[in-house]
Amino acid sequence: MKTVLRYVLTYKKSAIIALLLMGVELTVELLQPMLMGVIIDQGVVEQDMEAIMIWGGLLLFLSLLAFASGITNSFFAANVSQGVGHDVRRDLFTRIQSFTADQFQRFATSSLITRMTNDVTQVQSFLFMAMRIMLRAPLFIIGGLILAFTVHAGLASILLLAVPFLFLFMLWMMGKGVRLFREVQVRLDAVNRVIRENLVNMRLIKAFDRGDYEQHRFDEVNRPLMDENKKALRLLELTMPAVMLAMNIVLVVVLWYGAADLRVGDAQAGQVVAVLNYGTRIMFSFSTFSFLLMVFSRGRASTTRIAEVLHKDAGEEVDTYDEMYTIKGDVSFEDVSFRYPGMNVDVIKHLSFSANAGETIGILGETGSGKTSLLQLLPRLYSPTEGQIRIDQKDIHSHSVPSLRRGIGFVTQEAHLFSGTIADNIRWGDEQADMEQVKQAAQEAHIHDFIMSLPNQYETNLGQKGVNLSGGQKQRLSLARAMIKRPAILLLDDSTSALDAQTETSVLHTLEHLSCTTFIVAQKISSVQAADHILLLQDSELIAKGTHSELMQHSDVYNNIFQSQLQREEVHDGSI
Ligand SMILES: Nc1ncnc2c1ncn2[C@@H]1O[C@H](COP(=O)(O)OP(=O)(O)OP(=O)(O)O)[C@@H](O)[C@H]1O
Repeated sequence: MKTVLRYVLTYKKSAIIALLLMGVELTVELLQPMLMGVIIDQGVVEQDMEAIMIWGGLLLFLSLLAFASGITNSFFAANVSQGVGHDVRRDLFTRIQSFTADQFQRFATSSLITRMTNDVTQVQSFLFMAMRIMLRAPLFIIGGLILAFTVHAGLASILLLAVPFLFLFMLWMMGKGVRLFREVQVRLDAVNRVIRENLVNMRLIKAFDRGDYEQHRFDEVNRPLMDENKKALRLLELTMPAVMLAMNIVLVVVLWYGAADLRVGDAQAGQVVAVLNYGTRIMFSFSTFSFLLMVFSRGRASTTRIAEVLHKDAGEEVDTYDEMYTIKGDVSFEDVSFRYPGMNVDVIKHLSFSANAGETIGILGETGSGKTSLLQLLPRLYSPTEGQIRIDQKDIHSHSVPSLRRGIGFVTQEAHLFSGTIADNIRWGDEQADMEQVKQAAQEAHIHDFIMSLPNQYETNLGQKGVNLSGGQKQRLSLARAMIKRPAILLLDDSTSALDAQTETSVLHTLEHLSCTTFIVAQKISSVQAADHILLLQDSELIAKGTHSELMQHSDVYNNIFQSQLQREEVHDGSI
């Protein structure tokens, strides 16, 4: 809860006004039974019309005041809860942007989405209720008891006997509620995960005709959500009748003793009515409490989940370098080993090589040999477990992450595009770029002609309600996005795999003329044949390095790969 309260401080003015207005409503509520008692005793019993008019007028005025306060309170409470919701969502988003790869692995994407949406909504409802009625219920119980005592101590002490039991019962329910609602949110994560996977992979599911299987998988997460929700609600449904029963018994006892006191003259009718009125309202406050309990339990569970994301790890790497350095592109790996956090095997073992700025490095190797992992070390998505990576002769950790990443262009294995126009997607690499630069990057990635063939050309919308691109078109658009950055180091992770041979040759030819240090991860030797250095990986180790002709002379493995790929191409071309 501390996390949320910190956010409320930003809106403390609105929060204080809301609480003060709630105080006005509470005061009126507390005075009403007393005034009614006075009207009965001084007006009705004494048949004094003037007293009825005066006290009745005051009661009406106070009721109107409470009504106006209630409306204004809602306005300020909404201001605080919506403001806090906005700020929490903003900070969660910012925090997630700065997540390390390790932290991403710790939280499932679906869980992060639930935390940013549903959990924030729960906190908003809780805050709104807190400022609207939450404090009113317990304060009314306390204030109501005190005033009932001033009216008639004997009858009020009957009320007092029941209240501590009900309070303890409520506290116990609250503890149980928080646990149950936390479980509900976890189940909601699972439902969101399956929905997300289904929406993303809809075509695959249809192609494999796995609709029934996925339906079954969805039912398997949807049912536990319902069950868990029912369990939590059942607990809360039990609260209201339990409270009602307890308080009704108390009211009967008050009536019993009240009637006896009336008979012997120890109490006036107005006093009995006032204490009964306080008793009824205290009971109502307890039942309101049971509803608030649900909101509080959910809010509390959600706050914990939000705090987990916002919380900064003690051992987290904090960048202390503020200066922006423009990277030139010299790269060297010195005996670098790397394993993923929490794993016990190295996926890169004692790797050493160096390349000068502007050179091209081809990386070949069987699947799972560590090619992608190697590329990810350069923008510091991960850090080496052993050894040292140097950029421009300086340890990679002595460059600030922003200056490092500003100087690196990355085309990932899977081409990801964003909703928006084609121009937006290319400009995503450099938001300052003008239309000429966008077009130039598209030309370098050999996608310009295709874009010009579309009816809306660069303003064509992608994704939902827009066009869908082929795998090769997506790859080239991702390439243009990386190129527009004019990076000093360009990382291409199997980024030409979906291109036809002719287009790939044209793209590779363009890359040769770029002045950046280019890392090309590829499956085919032909994609890296012209590289200044070729690294051949096997089982996480560098087994050979050199130019194409050097490797042809010295590496049997390279030779074998070359021969087998050559044969495959010949069969493909129909030459044998
Ligand atoms: N996030 C991760 N956490 C743990 N292990 C991982 C992670 N990503 C990859 N690995 C493991 O690291 C090893 C190297 O993976 P990597 O993706 O670098 O291989 P690759 O050579 O790029 O393969 P491919 O050619 O199939 O893309 C694999 O055994 C893989 O299972």
